[in-house]
Amino acid sequence: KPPGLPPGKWGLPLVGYIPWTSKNFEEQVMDLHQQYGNIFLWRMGTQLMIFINDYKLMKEAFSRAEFIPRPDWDVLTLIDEAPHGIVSSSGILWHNNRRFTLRQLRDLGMGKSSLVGAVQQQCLKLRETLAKGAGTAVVINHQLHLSVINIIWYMVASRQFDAENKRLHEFVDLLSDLVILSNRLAIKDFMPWMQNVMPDFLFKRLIKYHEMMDMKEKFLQFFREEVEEHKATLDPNHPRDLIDSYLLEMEAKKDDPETTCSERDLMFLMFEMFSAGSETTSNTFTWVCCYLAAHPQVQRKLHAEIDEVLPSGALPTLAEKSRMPYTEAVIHEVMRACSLINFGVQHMAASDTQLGGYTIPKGAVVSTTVTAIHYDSRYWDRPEEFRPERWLDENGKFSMVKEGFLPFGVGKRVCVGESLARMELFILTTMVFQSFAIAPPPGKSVNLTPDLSGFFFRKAMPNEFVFTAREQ
Ligand code: HEM
Repeated sequence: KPPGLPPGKWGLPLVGYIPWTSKNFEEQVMDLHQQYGNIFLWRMGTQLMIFINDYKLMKEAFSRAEFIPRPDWDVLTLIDEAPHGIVSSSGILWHNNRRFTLRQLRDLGMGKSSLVGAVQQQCLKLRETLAKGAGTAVVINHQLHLSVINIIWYMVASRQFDAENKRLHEFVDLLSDLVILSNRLAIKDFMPWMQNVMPDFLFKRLIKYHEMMDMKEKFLQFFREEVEEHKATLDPNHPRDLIDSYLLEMEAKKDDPETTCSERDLMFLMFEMFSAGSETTSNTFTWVCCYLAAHPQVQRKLHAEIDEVLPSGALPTLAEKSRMPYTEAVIHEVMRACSLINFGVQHMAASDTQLGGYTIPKGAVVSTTVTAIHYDSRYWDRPEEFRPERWLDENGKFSMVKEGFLPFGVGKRVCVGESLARMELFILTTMVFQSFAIAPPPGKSVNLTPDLSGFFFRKAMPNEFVFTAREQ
């Protein structure tokens, strides 16, 4: 191990450090934090990974230009010839796409817009489904996922599918395949040398190369059809959605030799809106349900606030947010407690640099450990307790504590969809709990232990709930 690097596990050539333990990945990372402190390294295969569990160090790193790039992992690019979109790209392409998408989300008018209307529509559908199952034990995830996907379809392509629509179901299946197939690609990213020692056909079978290419093509086909339809009906004076705006930007820049716009890039950008914006939001709301079902006294206070601000039948908009501090506090406390994306999305050092007194070599991949930060007693009093009140000041006003809180990441790559996600979570929470009370089935309790079987998400266990219709 070269001198000056953070402490940690270097391991053997080619394979790096392989822990021989039955512990899951999160437990292993937490053990290493215990052993080495705020920053440590773990060589995984040939990839040098740096883990940080200190909020200030994390913020410093991700606010610095040399940590903007992403690792050139196939798991991010889906084995395309070059990165596209935002999540996997770096440099000018990333900069342009990020600016475009932020502007697009802002122009869809986060306050009074049709996007708020689309979220309300989807929440009404979710309420209908919940009403049908009221009084019986149900798992909420499926309809919720469909609603969240439909909101993104609306933002991207002004489209909302019926829950029974075959194409919507094909699309949802593709999104689930994506998670499974991406895991296999990690073999290529962490042990690229295996390609050279195995016959090509065997390696491709190992990483499920053909299945991945097939899935990518199916996604692109979905998006290609939408783009073609948009091209045929585009009104330059009235852009309807993300596709229209991108096509107009592409047209405006067609003679600019520096343009980064292309139809393929647009299709990947669309893909990322779904891959980054659907499971994140639906899993967070599933956690809201879990915590409310497990904490009836919190639910009572939430109901009281909803009843006071939103008379029966009134649909919430963002205008009510400032009058609903407890609702905001619940949502934030859930995001802290569940720490959904524990390891964030990885960044890469663009050059040799220093961080926290250590050398971080060019190409090293930097990852957060969000749970360690969200449960750090330097920022959170009695962090193990689920206590929305910690977000309220002495006058009962919601106060956005920023130190030690980073569900959407921090620094230059902070989540592009943060404002959309916050709006969705606010409307989902107010609309669902305006109409229903939630509880575990009789004789059962809510399992709040996260499911740690996936690398990316700390999902809630598949809890059953009983929704009961409320009279306001
Ligand atoms: C509760 C919901 C969400 C959570 C918890 C979440 C969290 C995150 C996190 C942790 C990152 C990584 C930041 C980094 O690289 O340091 C991220 C990036 C990103 N998110 Fe979200 N996100 C959510 C919803 C959304 C939505 C609704 C969209 C869009 C429709 C979205 C689009 C993106 C994109 C495009 C990036 C990449 C930003 C970049 O690389 O510059 N996210 N998000």
